[in-house]
Amino acid sequence: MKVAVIGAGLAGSECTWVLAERYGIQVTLFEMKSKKTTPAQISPNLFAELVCSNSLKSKSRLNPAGTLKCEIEQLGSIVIPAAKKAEVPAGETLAVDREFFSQLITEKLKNHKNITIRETVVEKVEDVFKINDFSAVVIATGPLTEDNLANDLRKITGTQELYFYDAIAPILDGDTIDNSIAFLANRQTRTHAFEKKQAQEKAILDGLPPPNEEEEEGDYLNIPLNKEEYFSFVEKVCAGAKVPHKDFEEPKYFNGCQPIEVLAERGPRTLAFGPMKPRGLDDPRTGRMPYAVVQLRKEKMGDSAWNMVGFQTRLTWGAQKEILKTLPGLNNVEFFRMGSMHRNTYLVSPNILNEDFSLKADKRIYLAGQIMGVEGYLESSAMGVYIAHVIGQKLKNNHALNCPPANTSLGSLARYCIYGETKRFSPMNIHWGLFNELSVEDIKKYSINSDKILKLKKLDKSVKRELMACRSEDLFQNWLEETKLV
Ligand SMILES: Cc1cc2nc3c(=O)[nH]c(=O)nc-3n(C[C@H](O)[C@H](O)[C@H](O)COP(=O)(O)OP(=O)(O)OC[C@H]3O[C@@H](n4cnc5c(N)ncnc54)[C@H](O)[C@@H]3O)c2cc1C
Repeated sequence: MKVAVIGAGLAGSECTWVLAERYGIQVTLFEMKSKKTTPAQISPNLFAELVCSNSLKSKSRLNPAGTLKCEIEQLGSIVIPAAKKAEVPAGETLAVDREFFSQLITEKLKNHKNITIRETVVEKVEDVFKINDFSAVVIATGPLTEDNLANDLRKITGTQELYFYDAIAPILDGDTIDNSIAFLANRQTRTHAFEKKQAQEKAILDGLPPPNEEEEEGDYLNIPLNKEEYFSFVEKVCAGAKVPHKDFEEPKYFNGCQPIEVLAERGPRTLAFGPMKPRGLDDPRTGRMPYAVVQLRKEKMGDSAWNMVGFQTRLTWGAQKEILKTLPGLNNVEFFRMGSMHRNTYLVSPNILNEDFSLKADKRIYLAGQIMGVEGYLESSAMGVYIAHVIGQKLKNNHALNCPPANTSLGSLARYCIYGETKRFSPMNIHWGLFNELSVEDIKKYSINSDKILKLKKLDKSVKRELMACRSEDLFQNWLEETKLV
């Protein structure tokens, strides 16, 4: 029984290690770096190279990145123990000496008796199957997948949805938005307003109660700006620090996907006619249309996370935090994800994966890491570990692994790749917004003060996080016991 893994990045290293070490499966790991490097991965002899920052995010159990680390460490990760060994001081963050970190992983993989390394550029998946009769092939070639293989993947999956450039808007923590300023409303087009009036008149004529206003309240949270606030915002966006383009990144933007600073630089009123247009969004508190509006859309899998519509940006994270916090109602806002735009190859996994994570087009092929729709070193590593268990259980025990529960870190990420909304699918990092809100049952189960808590109008954020972390840990331990993975 043999498995091939293409790409010795974070996901590929994890997947190879878990399959070889935990399941005793013979793994051939294909890596191209000694023949051809990606534009960002430049060390020809190191696996699991960190291309930019040296941080693997928070260590705190009250942060889902912290719980994700615990979860994958229990599942046999090679990355987390290496990161702990190579750790450099960075407060609550797990930061590493990047070279030492990659060396530790490379040595372990190269010296494992069940692992064979093949230094080659894989241009077609079929070429791998020709080398050996592999039971499974895992593609873990990351955001900078070599072009020929990327084209082959497009053919295999029969999809045009293989993205090369990714525009990401910030996601905000709903608990930190000032709802005395932001208002819920859907944009009323003239037709909407007319239809609404007609429906009201018809109801009156039929002697029925008017249509339920609550249902009409709206799915969008809107941040109103007056003229002065708008122009001051535009000025700050133009002046804010931007992330420079890497040499390999051509600044080509699709229409409808322009960064806010590019629009702002075109003219001071461009944003007010674009993503910040106020038309059809009368502020219910004043009854008037604001000068401009920032619209926030609910993230599909959690009511407390809000995506800033059309706010993709190359402003640096520091500049984003500073500038966006000056918007009315966002002075104390916290961010689940910052905006970014960079070269990124990924597939719309919910369209092309079976529920067992194999490709619909070919059940022998799996994806792991960023190419399957997660974002970040840690998240890519996590999906490498998870896919190894999916394949290991299937091949060794002839058993389909149940996905971890939705309210665990690993479960929320894995489920995003299978069930995420396909229309606006883009690689996702781990954050609390992917988890469900606490139910009354959760509060009763995980709090010793549930009676008091249930009487509160709004739950304190730190209490909420603590309870969500307890729920996540509890659910993950139950899942481990049920699946007998450890
Ligand atoms: C420029 C850039 C900066 C980033 N900065 C950060 C950051 O600071 N923090 C963060 O958390 N995330 C960052 N990311 C996001 C991303 O999650 C990481 O890139 C992460 O490394 C992805 O892990 P992976 O295992 O999916 O792919 P990778 O780690 O990229 O590994 C893929 C491997 O596959 C190999 N490969 C590619 N094609 C082939 C082929 N055809 N044949 C054989 N081998 C092949 C590559 O050489 C590489 O070794 C960044 C991404 C980019 C593009």
